Amino acid sequence: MPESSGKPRTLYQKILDDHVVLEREDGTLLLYIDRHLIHEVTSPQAFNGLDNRHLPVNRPHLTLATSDHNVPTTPRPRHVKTSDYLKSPAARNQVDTLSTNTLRHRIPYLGLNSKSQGIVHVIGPELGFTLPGTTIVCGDSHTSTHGAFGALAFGIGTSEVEHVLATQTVVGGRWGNMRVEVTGQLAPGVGSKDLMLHIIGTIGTAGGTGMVLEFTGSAIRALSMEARMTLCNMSIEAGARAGLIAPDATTIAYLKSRRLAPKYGSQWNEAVKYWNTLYSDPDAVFDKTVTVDAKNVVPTVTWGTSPEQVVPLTGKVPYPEDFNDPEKQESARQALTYMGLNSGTPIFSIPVDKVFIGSCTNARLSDFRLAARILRGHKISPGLKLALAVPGSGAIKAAAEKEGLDKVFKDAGFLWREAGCSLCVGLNPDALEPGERCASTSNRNFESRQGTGGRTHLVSPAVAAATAIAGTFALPPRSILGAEGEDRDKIQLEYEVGENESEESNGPSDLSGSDSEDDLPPTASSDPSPSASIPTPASKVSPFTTTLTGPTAVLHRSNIDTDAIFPKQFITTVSRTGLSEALFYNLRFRPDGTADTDFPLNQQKFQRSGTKFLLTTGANFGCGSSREHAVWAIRDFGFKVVMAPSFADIFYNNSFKNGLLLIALPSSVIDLVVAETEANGEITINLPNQHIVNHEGIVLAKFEIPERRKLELLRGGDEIDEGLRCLKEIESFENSRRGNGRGWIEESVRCWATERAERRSRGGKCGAGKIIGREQKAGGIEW
Ligand SMILES: CC(C)[C@H](C(=O)O)[C@@H](O)C(=O)O
Ligand code: SF4
Repeated sequence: MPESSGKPRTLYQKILDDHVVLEREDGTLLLYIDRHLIHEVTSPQAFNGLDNRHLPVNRPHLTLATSDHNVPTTPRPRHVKTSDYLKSPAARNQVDTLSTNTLRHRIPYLGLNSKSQGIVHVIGPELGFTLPGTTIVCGDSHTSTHGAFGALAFGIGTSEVEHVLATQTVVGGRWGNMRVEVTGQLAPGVGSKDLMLHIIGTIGTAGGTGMVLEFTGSAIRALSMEARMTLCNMSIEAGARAGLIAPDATTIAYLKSRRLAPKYGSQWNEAVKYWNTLYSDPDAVFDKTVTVDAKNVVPTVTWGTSPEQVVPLTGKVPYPEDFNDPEKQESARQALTYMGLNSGTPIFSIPVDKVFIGSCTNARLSDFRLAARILRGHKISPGLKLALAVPGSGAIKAAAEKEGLDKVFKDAGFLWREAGCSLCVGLNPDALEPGERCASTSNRNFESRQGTGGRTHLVSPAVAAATAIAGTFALPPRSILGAEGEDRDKIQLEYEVGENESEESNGPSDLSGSDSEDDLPPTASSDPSPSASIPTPASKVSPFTTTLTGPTAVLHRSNIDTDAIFPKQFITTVSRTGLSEALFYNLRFRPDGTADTDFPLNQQKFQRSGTKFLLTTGANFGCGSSREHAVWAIRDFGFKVVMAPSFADIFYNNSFKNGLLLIALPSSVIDLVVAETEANGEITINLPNQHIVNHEGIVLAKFEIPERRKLELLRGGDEIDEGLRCLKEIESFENSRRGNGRGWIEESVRCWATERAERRSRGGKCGAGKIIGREQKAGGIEW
């Protein structure tokens, strides 16, 4: 573990330094992971990879699983069977596969029958699984949420999920440091969602690329933990690898009574001592600083199909000419067409069809309290087709019901649902119909995100509630709202489990697990057999062919997100091959299933097998979701290289892990390649020389690529094998940490996880695990 050299460090650098197991000369790091969250969508292929190698999960108690993305949110009877509840066979297979995999590998699983099931980024903090100073990963881009606690938390692809399961580490490099300082205080009625939309509107969806954002300043300090989570959650929408807020008294108060936070013996004190060191040193150097004056932030809404396309609620739909950059003008034109909006239209006059209050951004208790204050005594507009309130977790749902919030929502005309991702992603039965317009508290307004052809406007819970009443976008009455920070601080402690509450507690945050069927092996009828039918995964990568020649498909778009590359309707697969049909499906095919002959990939030359390249003239290719499926589909379609002005970070990483070469090119070179393609059909890519060559063998341009990535591709290989060769070093890292007063990081979850695994493998009955729990409570056992 490298010691601090005494040089001032940012918070990110401190946490990173504390987790480096090994560092290669080229700067590649083997980074220890303290907490791993998994869900049904991005884990099946990773477990399959382990099975193919006959590997166990290295540290099962450090992983926590839940099903959230494709579960329905309609009333869920107690002891529900997935076969009765999940009508889609593919979704059912994913949920059952997760249940089986977690059972086999003794990983704690909060399944559909657990009171604590919920969205993965909601339950982690709620349980105290998320702790300051830890590293947290999940095969999900909104892992950035957990940074609100001062944890280094980031989304990873499925290949990395496999790596974490096998070794409890990831391979990576160092990222840049960007400070977002928010001075002053937010005005009453302006929340952290408005603030984050404002920040993304300012720095853009690629503004944080390659960076960890640290939010600082008086307005941030005043925010509650729930508001901070909303902010960090959407760091990924600003393109950042992670978001961070230094822990303080608010953080510590939130954690004090959480079930999985350290509490035995001196653990809590040791932990707090460490957490108090977690801040950026006064002289630490940031690569970039952006300052936002909180008083300039107003209730904000997105008008387009990218989270950076924002406008004040009191504003109007912009004209493409309002933007200076031609690329942004073109994006605006495309977005206006998709959204069915005319420039100059006042936002307040736009009618909506549906309102959604939910998602890992805004489905916490304080969000529902805020919305309920606006809805109380009102009815939703008769013009609305649907208003949906979906709590982020079972615990939040129970707490809200305990204080009668569900009644307020139902009386107003909302549907009050079970926990899950719901309409955020349209991966489950909650979806928009083509053309429907939705005011949504979620985080992504990409084309077809909430349902094919659906139109999403991102808003805060307060605006969503006011809009539901008005039927058009509306501002909540200021008289009802307080400043978000103060308000939420009071709120959040009320539904926590008391510090001394027993494992058997039945409170809303009772996380002791249930005797539920879902925590048991799936029934024979659902036959999840995780590995049997899945083709061998490609976690071993063949060396890249040094020189490749082929045609290039050109797309004139920017901010192409992974939802567009690999649409949601295909993501219920448990395979990593055979995905070429899904590639750009909503752009390649019309609603009736016929091919759109204008879309470049539908040209004959791209239908043939053989080498081909993909190029986009717009920047930030691959932004959004961490789904590695996007890369698998590009590869399956036959593309060997993707060229663009820039790429989003998770996509970049996922691509190289699968042997797909990404080349970032300046616009002038992009233009040369497009011209060559149009004139002569083909280009040649020479990786060792880093050359793009025309049909006569003349070098058109030299491209840049990080040396480490180039070598990785040319060598091919097997990162997991390499990780496994470091198991000794990983173990000695763990031992040294136990010895230096950080044993609580592991111990605080070990007992609970072991007990659950024990109980589950015994078919729901409590056994030795209970004893382990008691002994540790008495401080009598050394782990
Ligand atoms: C399915 C998952 C990979 C995805 C993500 O990475 O974000 C999802 O949660 C989303 O919001 O699109
Ligand atoms: S962004 Fe939406 S789909 Fe993704 S984890 Fe959050 S709630 Fe689920």
